[in-house]
Amino acid sequence: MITTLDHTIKEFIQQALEEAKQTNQSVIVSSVKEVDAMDPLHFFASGEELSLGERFVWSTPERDFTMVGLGNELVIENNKESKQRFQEIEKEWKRFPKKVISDRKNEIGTGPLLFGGFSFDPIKEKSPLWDSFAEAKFVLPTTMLSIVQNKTYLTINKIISPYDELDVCIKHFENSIELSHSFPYSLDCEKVNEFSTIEYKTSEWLKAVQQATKDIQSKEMDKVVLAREVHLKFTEKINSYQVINNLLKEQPTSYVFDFENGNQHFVGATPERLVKKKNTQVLSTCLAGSIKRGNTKEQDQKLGHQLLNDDKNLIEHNIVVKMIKAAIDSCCDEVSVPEYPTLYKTKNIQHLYTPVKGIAKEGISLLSMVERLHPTPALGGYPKDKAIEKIREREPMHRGWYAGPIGWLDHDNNGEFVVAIRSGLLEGQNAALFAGCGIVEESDPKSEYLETKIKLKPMLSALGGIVNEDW
Ligand SMILES: C=C(O[C@H]1C=CC=C(C(=O)O)[C@@H]1O)C(=O)O
Ligand SMILES: [Mg+2]
Repeated sequence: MITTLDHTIKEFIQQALEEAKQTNQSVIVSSVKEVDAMDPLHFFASGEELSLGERFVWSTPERDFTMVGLGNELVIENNKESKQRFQEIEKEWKRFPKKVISDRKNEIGTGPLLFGGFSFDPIKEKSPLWDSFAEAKFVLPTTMLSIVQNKTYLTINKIISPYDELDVCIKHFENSIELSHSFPYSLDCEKVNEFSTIEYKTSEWLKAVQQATKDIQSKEMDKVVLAREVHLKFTEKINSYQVINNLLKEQPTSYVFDFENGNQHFVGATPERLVKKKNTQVLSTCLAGSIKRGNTKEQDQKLGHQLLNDDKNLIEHNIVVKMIKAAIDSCCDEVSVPEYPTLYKTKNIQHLYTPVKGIAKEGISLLSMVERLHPTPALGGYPKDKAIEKIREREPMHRGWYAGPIGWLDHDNNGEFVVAIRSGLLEGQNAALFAGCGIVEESDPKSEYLETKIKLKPMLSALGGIVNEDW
């Protein structure tokens, strides 16, 4: 197929190039077109060879917004500490003028947007596993497929610099359209992939949990979240397409994400929204406190009822509500929080859930909200600084991007970030999976350990590992 751009787009590109030359400043040009329905994972797989480790996937729990990015037209990253890493991403993104040509009204989730994430703790010394992940990294995709409420859009982005030539710019758009129509792969979805487990420092983790309960009893802090990691080695190379496909099918009430970074995929199915901003509407979520799912409907309801009335889990949850409400109060008006939590169920686990809503104050950006919220006590603890310090000192692993914010933002300050839990880092035949638990005064190390096992199940199952009760 040979693609030639229509006259309007060519003129648009020419104008953008002239503007870049006049202002001596690069411009992001984005063309958006509604296209025929396309399977987003076929689009993902089509980029395997040409996108060279530069792809991402994002899907909301309702699956009413899915996007797949191929190729990095722009990378914005930094290794700054604390607040600065959020501000630097925002500053760099704002630096570029953006010009959008669209055959539809500008649909949120199409056009120029950044996808990426942050590590949990930029101060903790790096580990070899996470070596190639910056403390903050965002990409503007070259080509992006967005499925918004059953409509499919193709976005093509190009940074046009003052030194670019018109022909080359036009070719970029034509080539990207052509590539997005080629699906040379047969996608088999064989599920079973045998693995051996290397449990990682379990006894150290159990000791850390016990020590944490003592710190809490002696009033050093109220809560801390401690995580552990499990390493798996599979007999076959892990197929990221299959893993994402399985997560999308098996975890219908969770966000599904994949950030491909060279040879590694950071993948997960998280139920935990950090913050969503659509125009001025803001929604954050408190999700903490857990119990397993029942085998029958009656048993499941009984367990849910038990969770809603369990003091230990309510303490774990309420600490999160208090902190998130304070953070949202600091940047929003009309903040509303229901008085009692309800249940949020995923395939393997049920959680206590409280939504926090507000209207963004003038001039407050999405990334400044992410910065205020991260880490919530569902992943860090309370008080925040004390808990992070304890995690840094006692947790026998390096979190990398696990439990950090991951998500997207556009040029109008809309977007959404989730907390990257129920996740794993995949490379070749290896997978590192992560899971943590909120530790409060009454925590029992053995039950917390069992809770991490339940939280590891979604990834384990998506990887094709056999999941049974004793795992
Ligand atoms: C830290 C994790 O879960 C958090 C989110 C929901 C419930 C949690 C809990 O009940 O302990 C955790 O705070 C994880 O899944 O790795
Ligand atoms: Mg818990």
